[in-house]
Amino acid sequence: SVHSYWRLRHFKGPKLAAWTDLWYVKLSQSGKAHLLLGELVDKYGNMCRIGTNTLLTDDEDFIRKMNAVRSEYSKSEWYNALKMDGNHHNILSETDHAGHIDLRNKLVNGYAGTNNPNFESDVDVVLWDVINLINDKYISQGPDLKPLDFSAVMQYFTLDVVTSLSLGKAFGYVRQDKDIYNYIQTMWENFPVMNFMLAYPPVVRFLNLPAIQKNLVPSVKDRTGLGKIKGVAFDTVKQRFAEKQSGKEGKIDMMDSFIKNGLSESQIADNTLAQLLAGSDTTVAVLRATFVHIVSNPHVYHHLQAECDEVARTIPMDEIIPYQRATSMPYLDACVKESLRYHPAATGLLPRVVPKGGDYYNGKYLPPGTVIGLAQWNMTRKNKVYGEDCEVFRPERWLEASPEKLARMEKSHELLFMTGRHRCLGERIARTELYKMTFEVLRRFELASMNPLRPIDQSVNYGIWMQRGMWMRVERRDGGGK
Ligand code: HEM
Repeated sequence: SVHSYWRLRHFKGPKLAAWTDLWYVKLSQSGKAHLLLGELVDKYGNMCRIGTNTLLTDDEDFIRKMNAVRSEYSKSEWYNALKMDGNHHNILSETDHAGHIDLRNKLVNGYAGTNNPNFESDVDVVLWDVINLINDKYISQGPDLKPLDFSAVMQYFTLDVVTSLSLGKAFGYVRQDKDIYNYIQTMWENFPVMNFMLAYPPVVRFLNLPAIQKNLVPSVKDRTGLGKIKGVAFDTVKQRFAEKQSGKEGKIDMMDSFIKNGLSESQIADNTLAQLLAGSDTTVAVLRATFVHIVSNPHVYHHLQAECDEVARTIPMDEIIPYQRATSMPYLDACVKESLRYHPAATGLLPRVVPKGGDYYNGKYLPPGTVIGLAQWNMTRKNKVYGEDCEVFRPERWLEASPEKLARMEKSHELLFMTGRHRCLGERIARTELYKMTFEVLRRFELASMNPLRPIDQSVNYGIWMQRGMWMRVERRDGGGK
């Protein structure tokens, strides 16, 4: 309407965006919204208009301000599309300020080391499953080719880590070497739909009507997909509650902490589902990016492998590198940081709402209720922060930078996991997976892309990456690390 056009007329953007949200819906369905949004910021400035009531920014200070602990900005109704239960919100979908704080307070201890002492060894168990799987099924020798879909194995790994940590037992994706309960397939089918709902909140408003939502959210009665996973999660949680009630002291882990902090059975099961989305689909995209860029950059490969071999002299082949040791390896550290930067995992809008009373951006008025989204892709590609060559994958930038420049890069990098009261709860888990997996694979195996012209068959972006078909030829490095 003229009214909505007028409210934000002082922010530049594509003309149509001021009058209709449908053009943004189209953009969001393109599978490359991360790039297209970036182009808009380049063209119209770092607070530009992308919808009748929506702005887009890559301004780091402003993003920090919106997410600060005492900020009055809230999450927009965009997040409602991430609701997975008709009765209550999970940590991702909760938009109510007080509700979010309450839920976060109940969850946060479960992610902290003190409440979850076995966390690193639980990750190691799944990492051993990956090493054993590759050794048993996917070692090529001469003409005897055993193609490995690295993208699938990495996804099995991140799914097993999340289920192992949150439910006390991995679902067994790696061991079975298959898409149990069709989670991955379901995500391929559902993500475009979820992405449409994210882009067009009126649909979610309609779908949130109780009678409709009841039939749409994943049901524990489903035989496959998210509903089935929710059902399994529900049964596991139920069993743990029963054990607790009968006085049996179980494992001290994430679920134990969630129970102690007052989460109900269905809240735990529901948040496990949210964690799969927040924790496995994100981390796997960075793992894939790490290996694609190592394999296609010989100097990176040689340098990193040499560093891994040097460190591996002190870590027997029947052990997994401790996390602290892995983070002290300078080149490995640089490679992980560069992958996180070069291929950001969470590129959705993650929009916030301007609070009552409005706000100002560089002297321009932001009316209350205005929605402001993030252009994450651009935030990781700023010449002024990362250098003129920020469009290439070059871990050395993290080692060469002056202390001032490095501090600036680190500050920007922090935003990949968000800051303040929305800071990622699983960052330590993700980092543990990234450092350990990279070290252990490189010291044990030699990797070559089977299709260097197209290292990943399909890679589309819906805020989360959907990728499949990363075919590798793998050889065992018998001398490696000994
Ligand atoms: C490379 C991997 C990861 C990246 C880049 C990442 C990034 C992010 C970002 C940007 C947010 C803020 C979302 C928002 O503003 O609404 C977030 C939130 C969150 N992440 Fe992660 N994440 C990663 C891995 C994980 C893992 C492994 C877990 C758990 C197993 C996890 C659990 C969460 C949770 C529960 C939240 C919600 C926090 C809240 O709203 O209070 N993440 N993550």
